Amino acid sequence: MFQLNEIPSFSSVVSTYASVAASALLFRSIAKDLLPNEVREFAISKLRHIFQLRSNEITVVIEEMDGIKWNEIFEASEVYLATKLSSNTQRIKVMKAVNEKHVSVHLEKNETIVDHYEGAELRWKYVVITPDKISHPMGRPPRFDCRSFELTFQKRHKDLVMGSYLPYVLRKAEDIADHHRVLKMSTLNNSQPNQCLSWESVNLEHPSTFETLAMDPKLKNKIIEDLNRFIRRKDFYKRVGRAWKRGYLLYGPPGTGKSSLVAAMANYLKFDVYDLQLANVTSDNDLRQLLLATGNKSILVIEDIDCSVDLPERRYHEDDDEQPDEKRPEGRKRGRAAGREENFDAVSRPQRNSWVTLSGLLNFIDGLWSSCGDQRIIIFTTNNKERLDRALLRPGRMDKHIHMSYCTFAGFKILASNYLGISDEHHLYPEIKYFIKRVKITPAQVAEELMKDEDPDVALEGFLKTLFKKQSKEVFYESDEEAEEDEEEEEVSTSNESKRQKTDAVRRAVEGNGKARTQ
Ligand SMILES: Nc1ncnc2c1ncn2[C@@H]1O[C@H](COP(=O)(O)OP(=O)(O)OP(=O)(O)O)[C@@H](O)[C@H]1O
Ligand SMILES: [Mg+2]
Repeated sequence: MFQLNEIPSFSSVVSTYASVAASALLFRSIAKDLLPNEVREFAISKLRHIFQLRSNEITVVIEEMDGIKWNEIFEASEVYLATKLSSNTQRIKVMKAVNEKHVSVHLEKNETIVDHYEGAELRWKYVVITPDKISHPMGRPPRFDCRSFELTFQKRHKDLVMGSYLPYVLRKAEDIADHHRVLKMSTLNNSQPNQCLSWESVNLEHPSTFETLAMDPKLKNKIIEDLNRFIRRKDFYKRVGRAWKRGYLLYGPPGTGKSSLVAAMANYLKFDVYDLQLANVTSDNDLRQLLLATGNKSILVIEDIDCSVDLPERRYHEDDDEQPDEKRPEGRKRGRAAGREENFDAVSRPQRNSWVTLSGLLNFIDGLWSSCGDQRIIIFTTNNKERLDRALLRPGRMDKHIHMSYCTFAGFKILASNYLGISDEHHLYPEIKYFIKRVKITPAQVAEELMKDEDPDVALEGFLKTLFKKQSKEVFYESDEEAEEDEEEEEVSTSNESKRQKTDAVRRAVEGNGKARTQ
């Protein structure tokens, strides 16, 4: 331990520091032409050492590179120090790459920054040595500047700095980088027939966030809380011997926001998204390669899982498995389209050339893959939860099953705020609330209606009419098909007396209801 009397006064620290720097500079300039580089640098380091014996300060040099390896602490320091600029900083550099959204700030050569951490004062200096001033064993200078940070502090803070401050700088830099990170969305590159399958990425610029998502506020908060818990429980996963991954199954009719929820999760966590179209993967081996090529802090999405893998139950149901599409009865098409066209009731089929098995997929996801990385999320989506293999649904497989359903009044209000800027109430809200509870309308359909006019009054009136029509159909028609047929007729003929009578009856009933509610 250091004694108190070993700590010199501020002026002696300054004078020691100044004298080291001055002597080194003086020596450098005098010896520049007299001594070879190696001898000169050796003498300077000795000189420094002699002075530092008298000083109670220590300087840590953080170089940008060690040989051919990049130094992570240097990069982190650069990011961290950009947030510590003060009015004393005289020169800074700014830059923005073409694909970046943010301007990044860097210190200029020889600028210093003073930081404080748990009572310790930390002085940073950015040092750049240009090639002609660097000694090089081959006598040939490197092409780039040699950049480093010098971090100076009192010797008694050495443990604090090495054990706590530098890890803190690393963590902070990671947070800052996450905040500015441009998310990537990777899809399979299979444009060339004989080309190896690989990921191809573009910037993910999906605007969906938890704020814009129309869904039950309680469910939304539960999902956010679940994600937060997952992120902060690194030690927990390690302690209980589980891979740090989480699985979600999103199910519900088309247009209820499953893909929007995936994007909202990615934007919230700042995770990249890998969209795995299983129909394009021809073997479990390819699948393994692709999964191993995914990064940490990522979301792997497999949309329409019921249409993408060869589910055993499906094979059991279908005896025409080997038949090409042309021989199939109408309506029994393969893949995602099949699921859609048959109103997500039909048995959907995998692509003919897809050999990925559900067990191959699940085994790999549960086993090797998830233990190879950190912070992995896997999301399956489906329109037909009831068609999924039990292996996929059994406890422990998908951690959370999230039902995305038709639009509620709370969801509608979020959409009205997003699309029409209505922040609070509107005089048509009571009627809309009445109808929206009674019809099945997806958030996608609501969004479409609200986009029809910029004037909130006009858009909401139009929306109310749509709800009213839907309600009428649901009262008077047994099936959707019957309703659709009638809707087509309605386009060409408005003289159907009995229909008008029915509609009037509904309207009267509704008006009666509205009056009763407003009384
Ligand atoms: N819950 C929602 N909140 C906000 N917007 C939504 C919501 N659901 C749907 N939308 C709107 O509808 C569009 C389509 O929704 P989305 O693709 O997320 O639905 P989906 O459930 O994934 O449908 P599918 O089953 O067809 O894949 C979105 O781009 C968005 O504009
Ligand atoms: Mg979708």
